[in-house]
Amino acid sequence: MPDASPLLRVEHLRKVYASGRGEVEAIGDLSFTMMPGELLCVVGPSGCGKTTLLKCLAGLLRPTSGLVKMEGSPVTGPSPAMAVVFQEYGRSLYPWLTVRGNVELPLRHKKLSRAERNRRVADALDAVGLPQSARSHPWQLSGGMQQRVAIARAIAYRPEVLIMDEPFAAVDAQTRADLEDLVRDLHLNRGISTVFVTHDIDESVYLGQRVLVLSHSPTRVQEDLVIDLPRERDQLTTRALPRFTELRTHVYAQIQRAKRAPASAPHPAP
Ligand SMILES: Nc1ncnc2c1ncn2[C@@H]1O[C@H](COP(=O)(O)OP(=O)(O)OP(=O)(O)O)[C@@H](O)[C@H]1O
Repeated sequence: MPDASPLLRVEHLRKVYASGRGEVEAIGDLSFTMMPGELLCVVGPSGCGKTTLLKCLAGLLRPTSGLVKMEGSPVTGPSPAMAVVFQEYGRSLYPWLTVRGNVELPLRHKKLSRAERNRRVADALDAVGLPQSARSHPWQLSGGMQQRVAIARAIAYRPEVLIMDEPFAAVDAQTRADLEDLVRDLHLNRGISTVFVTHDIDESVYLGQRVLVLSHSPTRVQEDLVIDLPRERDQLTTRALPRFTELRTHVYAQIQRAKRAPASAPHPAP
């Protein structure tokens, strides 16, 4: 019997920032669950609270009210069960460390033997297609390769949930397509549970098993859409499917609605 308990449960999450200009209610009332092994994409209008949500998920930000639960336990601080990959790969890697050193760094906080650390680093670099680059420094690599190193560092840590915040926004289109396929591959072949935030509607539909469309700020779930595309996807045939076009058109329309009004009953799924 597969495990039917959610891995991640977000219950009535609300986040209000206190700023010099008064209070900013970034997240209004947000609830959703994620099952183990899922790849969940999050999209929404610009400034709707996506990064705020991710920071609350990862325990980097304390919600004003509501709860994030990881395997049933409330997340109350930076969670060792989660690894985050940000857009700014340039700033997230240490230039004075080799690729190997960067990937190994967080493992030093785990009680692992040197042999196990070596094994995990080699395995992670293999998974992202960079087994030959272990001794290079980040600045010797292209932007796309640097982002692969950041992903390798996250998966070497073996998090319960991989959180990605617009990770491919700063790379060119071809590199982006390759990195999207890497995320699909990690999901299919390693069962890594992933929350992937993106501005790109096509990317959310191509990658996700589900797409969570957020309303404008103070954000709520505008729609929780199941992406019923084939499990095996590729950039050419999947994006050419009529169903792909239907789904991306639907998500686009939902975001347009989300920009105009607070969360309302979604249009029926296409
Ligand atoms: N530290 C802060 N103090 C005050 N307000 C903040 C703070 N961080 C974010 N906000 C506000 O909260 C709202 C949501 O911001 P957030 O960065 O989470 O949105 P986002 O969807 O990730 O944005 P983007 O689409 O630009 O990536 C915005 O109105 C933003 O101005």
